[in-house]
Amino acid sequence: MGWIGFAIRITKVDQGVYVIEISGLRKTYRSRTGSVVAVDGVDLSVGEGEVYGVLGRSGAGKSTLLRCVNMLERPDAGTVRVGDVELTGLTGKRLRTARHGIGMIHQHFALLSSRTVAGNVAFALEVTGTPRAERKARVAELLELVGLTERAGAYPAQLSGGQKQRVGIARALAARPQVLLSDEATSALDPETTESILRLLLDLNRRLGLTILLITHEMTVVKRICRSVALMRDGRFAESGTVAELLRRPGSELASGLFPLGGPAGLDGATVVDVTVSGADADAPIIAELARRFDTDVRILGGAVETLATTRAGRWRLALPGTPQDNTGALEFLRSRGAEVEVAS
Ligand SMILES: Nc1ncnc2c1ncn2[C@@H]1O[C@H](COP(=O)(O)OP(=O)(O)OP(=O)(O)O)[C@@H](O)[C@H]1O
Repeated sequence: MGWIGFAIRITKVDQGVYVIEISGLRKTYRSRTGSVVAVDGVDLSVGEGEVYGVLGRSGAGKSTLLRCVNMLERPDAGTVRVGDVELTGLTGKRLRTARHGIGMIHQHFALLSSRTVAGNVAFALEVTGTPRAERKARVAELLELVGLTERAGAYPAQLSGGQKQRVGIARALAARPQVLLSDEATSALDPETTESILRLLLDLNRRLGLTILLITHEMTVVKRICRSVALMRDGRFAESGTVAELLRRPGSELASGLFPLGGPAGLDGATVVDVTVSGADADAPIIAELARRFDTDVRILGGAVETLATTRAGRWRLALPGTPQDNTGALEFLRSRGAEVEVAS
């Protein structure tokens, strides 16, 4: 299938190609009872074809941030660029046209109850001015893409939550956007359905090169599909980076949430170290090699090897007999094997 069309052109920047660039974003809600700073100076760069998650508790400012990306909320300050379009400067028809290049899916699906599945998807094509003659084929193509061909004639009330979200996804992709914004898209779904929707999103990301910016309060969503993640708290990003970077960042709160280590942080007569490896190194037998080379009775106190979205990673908490000084050579060996090593005690 040709996935061209509503092309958002991409601007090349120093570190790579960013499809979404947000800089110094601020949004304050004012009411008679006072004001709330919902987004308090956020910078965010989302690369082409990336799945980027913004994680945070209720009230952290995630929805406001996401709604500022397509100007459903107007920021008070800062800039938002999607492709090569600076959205903060747009109003009226130009803004509506720019929005066609940005799909959005919602927690409660936001479907038209009086229209069938096909009718809901067709509606998005009507709005973007697709000629009637092209609509039918395009609707069929979109329903196939999300696995709903058989339910084209059903009404939203006759669908499961997962099917409703599939309609939402088909509708969001109608104008062939390069960017998909996901507002807690799986929060109303059970774990199994969540998994099938996340699999679909990952598949669309890979097959279409779709860039996805999602907000969620669920670590499992980040773990399952995000290459990069930011932790949002009180309107700001407390931490951000790729999952691979975060796992190797000492003391990272996101890393401990994504991949908890477990095991005691201290042990009498032993040096306790946290070891993180990612990529191909994750499956190398470095612990066996360490034990052999240094003839040490290394103990594994906690940890595992896991695949987090696209990142293969191994994290272990190890106990090595003796003091950190006694183990200088062993720790150097681990580092020489590409491991991030943090001495816990
Ligand atoms: N339209 C609004 N008017 C006034 N205050 C608002 C409005 N929308 C959000 N807020 C406030 O802004 C802050 C951030 O809200 P926001 O919905 O962006 O957070 P969130 O992280 O998405 O949380 P949730 O998941 O609960 O929606 C909160 O204190 C919220 O009460």
